[in-house]
Amino acid sequence: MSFFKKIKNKISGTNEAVAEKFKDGLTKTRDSFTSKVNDLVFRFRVVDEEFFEELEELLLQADVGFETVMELIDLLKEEVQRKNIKDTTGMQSLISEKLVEIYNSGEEVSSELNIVEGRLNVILMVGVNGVGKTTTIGKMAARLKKEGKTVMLAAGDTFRAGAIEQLVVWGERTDVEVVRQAEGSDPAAVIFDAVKAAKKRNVDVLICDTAGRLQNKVNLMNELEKVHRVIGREIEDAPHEVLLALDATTGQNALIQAQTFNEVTNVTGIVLTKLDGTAKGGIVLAIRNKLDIPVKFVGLGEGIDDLQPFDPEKYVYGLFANGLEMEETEDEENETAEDK
Ligand SMILES: Nc1nc2c(ncn2[C@@H]2O[C@H](COP(=O)(O)OP(=O)(O)OP(=O)(O)O)[C@@H](O)[C@H]2O)c(=O)[nH]1
Repeated sequence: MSFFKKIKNKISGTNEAVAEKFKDGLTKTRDSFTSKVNDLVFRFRVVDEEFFEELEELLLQADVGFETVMELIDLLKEEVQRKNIKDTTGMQSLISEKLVEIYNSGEEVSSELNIVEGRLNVILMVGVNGVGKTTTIGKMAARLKKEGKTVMLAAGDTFRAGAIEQLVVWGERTDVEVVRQAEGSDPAAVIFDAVKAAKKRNVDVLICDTAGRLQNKVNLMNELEKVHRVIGREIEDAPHEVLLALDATTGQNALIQAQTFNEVTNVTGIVLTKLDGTAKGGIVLAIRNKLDIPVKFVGLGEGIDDLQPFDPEKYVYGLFANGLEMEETEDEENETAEDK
């Protein structure tokens, strides 16, 4: 059974709706990258060096990242040699298989949030302005509430005009309390208040917004250190998650931001927003490879349900879904031909 078929079987039933979200969210990438891969497979028919060269080029254009591309091409070549594969049919399935393999290699990855029942779980959300941090916090609050958890938000981005109001609007939308102070006040003070309030009300998860001023690394470091200190003093081992929001449409720039944030704080997971807004959806793989930080969530649209835990299998399903359908049609045709 091909890798595609295995994924499809796994997805069918309970996971179907989420897999369709990945498919919808990756439309731009599919229209650009995947359709070119499909053309390539169709045009070449025979696997040769030139085929791999062109595939390499397409992967690089999709922002998959140099190291991952090289690793993938090597794995594909090995497999082609080992299995004595001559023609390009089924290559999309093989690419998917190897991409998932690469994603899952190295340090263990899990998109699960470090949330433990019976304690106050604190999530710190960091990232530069405009990446969709506030929206992500709102969507995450909605998700957690749906799972039956009680949630509170801390409006720790006291720097950007409007950030507090925006979070309050999300609070109303999701029926979640937002702890706030006036614009310009000390973020650590807001977060301190929020931790106290969350403890008092036995809240399960407190999500803290922060201002992401990258222009001044020392300030950013100081601010985050202070916030860490305040939280850690109140709750041992907290914050339990430091999630970095990155905008997928900024491509390689997102990688640079990630490196900088990771230098000033211990980022435990990445939320890659606006994956639906880019044709270069390969950036997920580059981030994983370059930073060894799991991509915990991806933003696949503006809707409240469009924040989804990242899953490499659903991702490759979304990337190559059309190829899968093509393959299935071919299989069915073959089966019908055999029946005759
Ligand atoms: N298409 C799409 N739009 C998104 C996604 N996430 C956020 N956005 C949009 O991006 C825009 C900016 O998001 P905000 O949360 O407002 O970000 P911001 O307030 O500018 O800045 P920060 O909160 O500081 O990051 C909004 O219009 C969001 O709806 C996503 O996954 N897909």
